[in-house]
Amino acid sequence: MSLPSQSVALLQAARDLVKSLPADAVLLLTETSLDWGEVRRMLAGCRLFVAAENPALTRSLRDDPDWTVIDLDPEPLPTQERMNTALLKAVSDELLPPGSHVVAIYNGIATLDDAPEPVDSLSVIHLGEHLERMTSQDLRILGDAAPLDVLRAVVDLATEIGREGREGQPIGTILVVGDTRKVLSLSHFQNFNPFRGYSRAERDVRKKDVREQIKEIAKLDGALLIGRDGIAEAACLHLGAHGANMRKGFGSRHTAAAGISKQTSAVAFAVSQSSGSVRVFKGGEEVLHIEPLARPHVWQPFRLETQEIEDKDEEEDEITDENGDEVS
Ligand SMILES: Nc1ncnc2c1ncn2[C@@H]1O[C@H](COP(=O)(O)OP(=O)(O)OP(=O)(O)O)[C@@H](O)[C@H]1O
Repeated sequence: MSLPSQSVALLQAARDLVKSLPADAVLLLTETSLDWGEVRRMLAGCRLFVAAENPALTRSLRDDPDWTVIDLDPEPLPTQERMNTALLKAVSDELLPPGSHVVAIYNGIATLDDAPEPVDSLSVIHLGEHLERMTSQDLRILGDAAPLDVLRAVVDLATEIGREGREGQPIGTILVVGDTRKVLSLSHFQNFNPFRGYSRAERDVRKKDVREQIKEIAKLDGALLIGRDGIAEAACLHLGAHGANMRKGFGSRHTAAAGISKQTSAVAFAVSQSSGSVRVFKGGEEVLHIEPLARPHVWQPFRLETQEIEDKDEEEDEITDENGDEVS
């Protein structure tokens, strides 16, 4: 099986780009088999990734040290999103560092089985920018723990804490979102609850100035609890969480975050003090890993159904959960 002339031209262009930019890797996103030996010959010297839904397509490459295979779940997703997923996997599995440059070759125009050419497009992707876009879309993975605008605000808060720390000191913390009543029933306060006595408007994490205040509170030991409506309810919480199996290398903070997400329907964001990375747990499993990027997140891909948060929000002095019941 030799390569079609269009594929040859694209591979040559990819090889030239890797050399001249330079780029760190070539990603082939395809559901059509190629003459892999020929592809490797043409891209000699390049780091090679192949992403496909069909495992049969990449079987022969799995034990080949020249290739890294990324398995994609079979889902009817547009090419762009499949590429996002492949790159996010490569970064979260630490196969590529954030900030890498990747030349991607894929079928961007025709997706039919009998398309005349297996690949027809080439993109140069700068992974930092790309990741920022991916995290927004990937919030959907967190399901209905909270509305997307709340989750987006919490990701911003968590990544900012991980990236900036406070006054030059790295900070680690856990942000638990949703199922407030059950989380509180499994936890205890290590200190006074610093949110007590503040109105709902003053505790709404969708507001930037509130997030700035919460960064100060995140310095205190223990976890923060945020209702699914985006209202911060508690801090300095020791989560009485267990039952999660953690990978080696994670300590008590990540174990507690995984555990509380297993025992409740809350989502837990663990901000690592040592690395600044944010790992998001749902159902006891890590579902997202966000590296501390040098620049702020730019939320790009779709407009979320955010409500305007008005300063004249209902003011309440007592701390309530998402059902409006007093919790502390
Ligand atoms: N059950 C818990 N609830 C809330 N916070 C906890 C809990 N267990 C540990 N922590 C926090 O985690 C800190 C210890 O983190 P440790 O280094 O053991 O974990 P880690 O998972 O390796 O996290 P990091 O990457 O931030 O170091 C404690 O000082 C405490 O602030």
